[in-house]
Amino acid sequence: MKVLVINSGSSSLKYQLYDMRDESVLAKGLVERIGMDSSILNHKPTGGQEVTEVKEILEHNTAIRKVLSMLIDPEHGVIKSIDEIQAVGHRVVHGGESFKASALVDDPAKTEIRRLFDLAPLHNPAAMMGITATEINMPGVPQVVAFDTAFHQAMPEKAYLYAIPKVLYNKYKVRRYGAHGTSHEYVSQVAAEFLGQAIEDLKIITCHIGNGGSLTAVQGGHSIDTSMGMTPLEGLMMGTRSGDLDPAIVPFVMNKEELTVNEVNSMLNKHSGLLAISGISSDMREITDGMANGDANCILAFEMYEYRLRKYIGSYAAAMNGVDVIVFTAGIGENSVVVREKVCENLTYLGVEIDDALNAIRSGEPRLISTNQSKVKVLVVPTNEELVIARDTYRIVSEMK
Ligand SMILES: Nc1ncnc2c1ncn2[C@@H]1O[C@H](COP(=O)(O)OP(=O)(O)O)[C@@H](O)[C@H]1O
Ligand SMILES: CC(=O)OP(=O)(O)O
Ligand SMILES: [Mg+2]
Repeated sequence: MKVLVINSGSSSLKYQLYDMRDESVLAKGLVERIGMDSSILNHKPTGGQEVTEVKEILEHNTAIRKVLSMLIDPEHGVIKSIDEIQAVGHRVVHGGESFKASALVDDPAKTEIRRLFDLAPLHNPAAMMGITATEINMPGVPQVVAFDTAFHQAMPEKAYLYAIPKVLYNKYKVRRYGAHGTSHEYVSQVAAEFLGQAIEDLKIITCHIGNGGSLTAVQGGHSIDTSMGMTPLEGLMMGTRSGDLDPAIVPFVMNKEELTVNEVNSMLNKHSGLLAISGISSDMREITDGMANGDANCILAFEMYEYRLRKYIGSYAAAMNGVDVIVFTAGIGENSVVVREKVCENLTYLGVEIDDALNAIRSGEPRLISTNQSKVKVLVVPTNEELVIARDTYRIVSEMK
């Protein structure tokens, strides 16, 4: 079975086409700047020539159409006909309390994803656009949705409730949901397998740090706490998101600066984090380059980022009364030698000891970066959210038949 996996953002669409016989990736790509003046389609057929096209792509429907025509293109394509794609899997960030696992897309599922727009205004509408665009362009092909929140549905009440009037939970389901669950679950399982230990016996802290970032305390294979909240704004300092802050700052700033709800949301989600403190970039590569050149704002942005990340690791060690394994993953976790080094340098009280030579190795494979003496095993595990979505899609669609 060939499965197309789609990760729709508000102005982007990432895709990967899998052949599930051997889980190989036939092609992958990205459409960026959807709805803007010049959209970019970048397509990589496995073993073939990468292509980039700049064209006007005003909405997700057009983006999917372009992706499908690229997949069957005589020169750059990897399949002969769209009919070869037997299922489509979508990443959906918010599944609320309704979705504890991946699900087939049907009318009730779509209604529920729409109902959750309120809780994830930046994420769920984009996913819905991807689902609708797929329906239009590939009528009759079964679709599956995989939720970032599903893995975290196991959290106990004490971890997911906020200390605010209970009526807000009862009426609006205001609570912690977390995100990146597909990644936290995957890397914790790979870590246990890599170490040859049963996940049931392990206390693992997974650090998914990319442009967005979150930490999860995984105990016995279950998420018992995670740093993102009702929305993906809470927790760590991120590329453009503030992460934790005193909630009283929000009304204070709204009042002083006469900001609307949309404006303050945009400030905290798009104009904060590394970008706000460095003044130059949301990208960790540029922050560390700036730091190497002595840029004081980049140095501060890095220090704040690392300090806050380290405090979360400490708090999850406290939540689990210990930690056996720390896993780094996603864009920063997989690639930034210096972030891993600086975070671990100040975790010696937990028994963490990094091997500098192992930490410096670059590889796309799961790997150990701690010393033999280290009480806590520290691993880098490349995440693969798309593969998990492809596997769930394949399983759910196969069970239909
Ligand atoms: N070589 C690198 N060194 C340091 N940071 C990197 C490197 N490559 C990527 N990154 C960081 O990873 C981020 C992207 O991570 P990713 O997990 O792909 O994010 P997302 O899924 O949110 O798009 C970039 O914004 C950048 O900060
Ligand atoms: C939920 C979220 O923050 O996703 P991403 O890291 O892909 O932006
Ligand atoms: Mg991501």
